[in-house]
Amino acid sequence: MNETSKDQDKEAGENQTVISLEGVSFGYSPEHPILQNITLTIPQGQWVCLVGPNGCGKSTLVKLLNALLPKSAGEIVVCGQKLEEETIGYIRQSIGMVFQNPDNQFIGATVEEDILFGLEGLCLSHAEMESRLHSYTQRLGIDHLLAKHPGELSGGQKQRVAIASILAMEPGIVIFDEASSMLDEGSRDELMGILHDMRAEGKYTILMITHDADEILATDRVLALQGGGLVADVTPAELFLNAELLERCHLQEPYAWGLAHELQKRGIQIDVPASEKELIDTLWP
Ligand SMILES: Nc1ncnc2c1ncn2[C@@H]1O[C@H](COP(=O)(O)OP(=O)(O)OP(=O)(O)O)[C@@H](O)[C@H]1O
Repeated sequence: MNETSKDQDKEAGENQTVISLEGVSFGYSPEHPILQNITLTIPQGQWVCLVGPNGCGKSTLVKLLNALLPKSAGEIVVCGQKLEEETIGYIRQSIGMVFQNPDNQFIGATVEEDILFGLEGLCLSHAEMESRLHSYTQRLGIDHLLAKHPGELSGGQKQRVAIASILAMEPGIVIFDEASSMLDEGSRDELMGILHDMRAEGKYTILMITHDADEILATDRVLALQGGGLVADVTPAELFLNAELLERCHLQEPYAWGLAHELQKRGIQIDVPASEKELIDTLWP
């Protein structure tokens, strides 16, 4: 394949819808609907974040996508397959999920066992399993930890193992449900580095639930949930310029934005930066 047709394929792939919800509703009990009539589409390759106040149904929504919870109404299509009894297996293979607490994600007694356990369900050859084990642990910088027991790892290392286990299964969609919230600042930065690399690779669609303004700023698109419905579908910049929406979602503006606004008030001419790094690069000279 020549470069041009590869580029065209990549472009076509990027526009393809990989998640589609049409009129989706759900309640843990019929008297208390949590999500009502949610309609949205997400194209391949996009890094989307889902925001909203505590308890608005963000985790519930992502659990509907792979039938960890059963929708009560509407239609869900993932990677071209309508979510039904017969397609649950395929859809679960297409979506990987990384949760908040890395301790709850371990199944194996060692890092190696944990990653191989996930691969065993995929009917791969022994050689392919070994190859994926080594390639993804190297990529995430945890290949020296293969023989370690989960209890011997730091929070950040555990979260890397959880991500390696998911990526080794090669899903097209990866969901991070407040995956950084229990990590220290260094491990959070490392996690964001992994997410940036994943986006640059282009083969993943990322859906991230977060309350962190700096994390939101890194994404391509923000979906805001409130009161059971989708109340905004905006860029991160549009979100942070909308004081009313920030209030409704219980979010604050990113640190770099707050600082830039304070500097502007004091007469220093400075554009609102896209990241803390951009702010530092602007101020440094
Ligand atoms: N298993 C359950 N049974 C009954 N109610 C539940 C269950 N899980 C969640 N809920 C309720 O459903 C609502 C939505 O919960 P969910 O965890 O989806 O919210 P969230 O937006 O992800 O919240 P947070 O930002 O605090 O993580 C909440 O009111 C919660 O108490």
